[in-house]
Amino acid sequence: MTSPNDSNKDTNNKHNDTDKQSSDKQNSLLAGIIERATKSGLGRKKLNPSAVESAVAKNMAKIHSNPTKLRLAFLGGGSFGTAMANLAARNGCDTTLWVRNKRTVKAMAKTQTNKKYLPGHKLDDRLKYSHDLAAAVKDKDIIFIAVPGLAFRETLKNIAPFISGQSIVSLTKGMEKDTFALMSDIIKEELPEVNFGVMSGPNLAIEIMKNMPSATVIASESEPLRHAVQAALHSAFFRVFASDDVKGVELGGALKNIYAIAMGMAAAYEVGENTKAMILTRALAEMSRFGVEAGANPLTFLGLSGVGDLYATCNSELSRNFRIGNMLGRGMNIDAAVKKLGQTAEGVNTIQQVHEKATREGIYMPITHALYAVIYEDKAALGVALHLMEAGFRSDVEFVMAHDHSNAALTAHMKSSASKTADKDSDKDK
Ligand SMILES: NC(=O)C1=CN([C@@H]2O[C@H](COP(=O)(O)OP(=O)(O)OC[C@H]3O[C@@H](n4cnc5c(N)ncnc54)[C@H](O)[C@@H]3O)[C@@H](O)[C@H]2O)C=CC1
Ligand SMILES: O=C(CO)COP(=O)(O)O
Repeated sequence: MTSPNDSNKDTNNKHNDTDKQSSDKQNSLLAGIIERATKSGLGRKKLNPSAVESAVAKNMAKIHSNPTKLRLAFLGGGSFGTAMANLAARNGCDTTLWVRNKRTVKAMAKTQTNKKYLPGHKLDDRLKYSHDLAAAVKDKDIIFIAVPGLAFRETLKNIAPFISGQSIVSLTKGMEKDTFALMSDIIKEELPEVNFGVMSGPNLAIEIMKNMPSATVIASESEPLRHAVQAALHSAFFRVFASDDVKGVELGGALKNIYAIAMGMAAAYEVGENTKAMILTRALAEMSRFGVEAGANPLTFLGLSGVGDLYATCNSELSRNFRIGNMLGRGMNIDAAVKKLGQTAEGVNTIQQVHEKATREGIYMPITHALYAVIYEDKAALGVALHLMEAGFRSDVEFVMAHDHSNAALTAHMKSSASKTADKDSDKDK
């Protein structure tokens, strides 16, 4: 017979085993980062691996002992939904990843990997997988949605019957086809009562899986939701900043995909660093101009979801949008490039949406229009690029000095110098 004390001992032993497993997991999380730092020479003098390991493990343990165990669903079994669900499960949240393909769910549960999108990366063994949408979203605190923008409304319609107080967070960085709706607009239309937020930042999924330190932004008007998302996802490798500018954060994530395509194309033409810097900075000007027209705060574009994500995707072949641009620059047409990629590249649709909206509303977006002309009107890239360079006199940061004023003043100055020169010349002729 076992005494109550024996059963306590058993429970304690189980706890100790779980604690040990959990601490082994934390230590192995650090292996990659320490190995990289040591290899690169960073660790040779300054890095004391065991001190770093124990400091980070302490930080992780703090989160693991969080008494409020959030119940979370992540919808979308692509690279980003999987990477984020994995972070939450690792933080000790009760986490279910919903994937629409039944066979994929079975394979993921068996192998604890996402073989198609994140091959070779073992997922946390506490992560649960489901093909049953109702079961995945019922009784959850937060539902994170990471399906492509084109499938976002359909996904909301499908979960609508099971919503009873859950909050929704969009991880999607796209726009709806033909409506120009952002994901937050679609949430407001389909589920007007729901508490919602959007998360966006420089978050290449594969780097997150490798525990490379990263940061993101949760934007919501709801402070409790911002805090809950921070608690759910924050870790020693992933920092979650907050914002209440939902439009600005969301537009940063959607618009930067356009410029990642432009930079991928520029890389194929082997442009110089000055050119890359010019494209990146003028892209930021376009993004914030468009954002202001949509009601966003231009300063948001200086944060992680603006310049941060622009930098990450415009400089890396890990970005699918960058890769699309690169293939276009090497002569492939858009359909062939999308087919070859075989993954989501939101920028392909976003270029069309933003081109149309900016044309309709008279918003000055020269890089977007130029890309549209190359991709969809079959214009020669070199001619379009040269035309861009002739686009007249503009101010650098229009929120510091407005374009109209500088244009008008410069044009008047140029005209008056030209006419003075012409007058002098004609005097000489007399
Ligand atoms: N991969 C990344 O590094 C990041 C991606 N994102 C954003 O996350 C969103 C999702 O992208 P990824 O996960 O990268 O895409 P992905 O191309 O890796 O996978 C897309 C997933 O969505 C699923 N899907 C497609 N249509 C669906 C539908 N109608 N219903 C349910 N599931 C459907 C596919 O089966 C697939 O599992 C995009 O908006 C992307 O911009 C955001 C940050 C980083
Ligand atoms: O948004 C991303 C990283 O922040 C991912 O970019 P891609 O969709 O271009 O791969």
